[in-house]
Amino acid sequence: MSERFAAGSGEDIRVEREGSVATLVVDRPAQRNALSIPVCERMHEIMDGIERDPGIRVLVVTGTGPKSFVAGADINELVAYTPALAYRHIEVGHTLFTRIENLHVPTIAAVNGYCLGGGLEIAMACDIRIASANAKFGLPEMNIGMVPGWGGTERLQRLIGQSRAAAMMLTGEMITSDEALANGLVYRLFDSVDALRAGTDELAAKLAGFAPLTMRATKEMIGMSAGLSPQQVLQRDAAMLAFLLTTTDAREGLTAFLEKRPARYTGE
Ligand SMILES: CCCCCCCCCCCCC[C@H](O)CC(=O)SCCNC(=O)CCNC(=O)[C@H](O)C(C)(C)COP(=O)(O)OP(=O)(O)OC[C@H]1O[C@@H](n2cnc3c(N)ncnc32)[C@H](O)[C@@H]1OP(=O)(O)O
Repeated sequence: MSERFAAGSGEDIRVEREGSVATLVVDRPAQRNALSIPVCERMHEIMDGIERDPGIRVLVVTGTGPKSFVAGADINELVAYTPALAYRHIEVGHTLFTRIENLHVPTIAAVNGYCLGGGLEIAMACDIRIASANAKFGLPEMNIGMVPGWGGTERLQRLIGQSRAAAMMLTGEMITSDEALANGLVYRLFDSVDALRAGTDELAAKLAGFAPLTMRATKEMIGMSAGLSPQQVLQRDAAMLAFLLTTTDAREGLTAFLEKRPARYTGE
């Protein structure tokens, strides 16, 4: 089990690799892991490698504890507003979070502390959010005269509904991990950061063990449903199933069930 939550690597952002699981670790504890432009730009470079590596089947995003996952965009940069910097800041965040959202493998946000502003926005770009009990979630930009600028207004409404999302944004209040579990923002909650670490490893290993083509197809089906009519969704699902049934992995999965043995997927 890696010390992926450990602070002090000297780099503000690092990527760790364990088998087919890659983990992005934001490591700026003195700034509560705030996302600066250089950190976002480095994450783009890391994503270049992850997108091209067929050996990676799961991406985990987390921060070094013990207090913070990611406490938002770097306010020190926001206060140094210049049009050029601002445009670069908006662009680098939007494109980064969209890359994470559209990644061909499943993504897990392992939330081990404050998950605020841009931190909640990157967590919502992930497919699954799991958290330790100490985690707090919010879009607190209202408290500093700002607005969520990296897609959080839309993603939060989509995940927990307009009513609760509006209340969080208009009050700038944080919610607890229990509240985030109850409203569906978080899939699974762990008693401690250590338990979250173990739970992250277990969930990542499970997702990495599934058929890669099926995982990719399911992610695309989830992402593409918005904007399609019910009839188009049914046609899309039928076409995806028909394709998957021609793959070796689908035959392996079905046969393994009938033979009462674990499936061994090859990605073909
Ligand atoms: C098209 C062109 C026009 C574009 C215009 C717009 C351009 C800019 C676009 C950027 C898009 C950003 C989008 C994003 O949605 C916006 C944000 O994320 S804004 C930030 C939101 N987050 C917050 O408001 C949280 C702020 N932090 C806190 O509330 C608290 O720090 C905490 C997280 C609750 C932790 O509290 P404590 O444990 O008590 O710790 P401290 O408060 O003492 O903090 C310790 C230390 O960390 C520093 N720090 C904390 N958060 C940040 C941060 N987000 N950025 C920078 N630094 C942070 C804090 O200052 C302390 O530092 P120290 O004083 O010790 O030097």
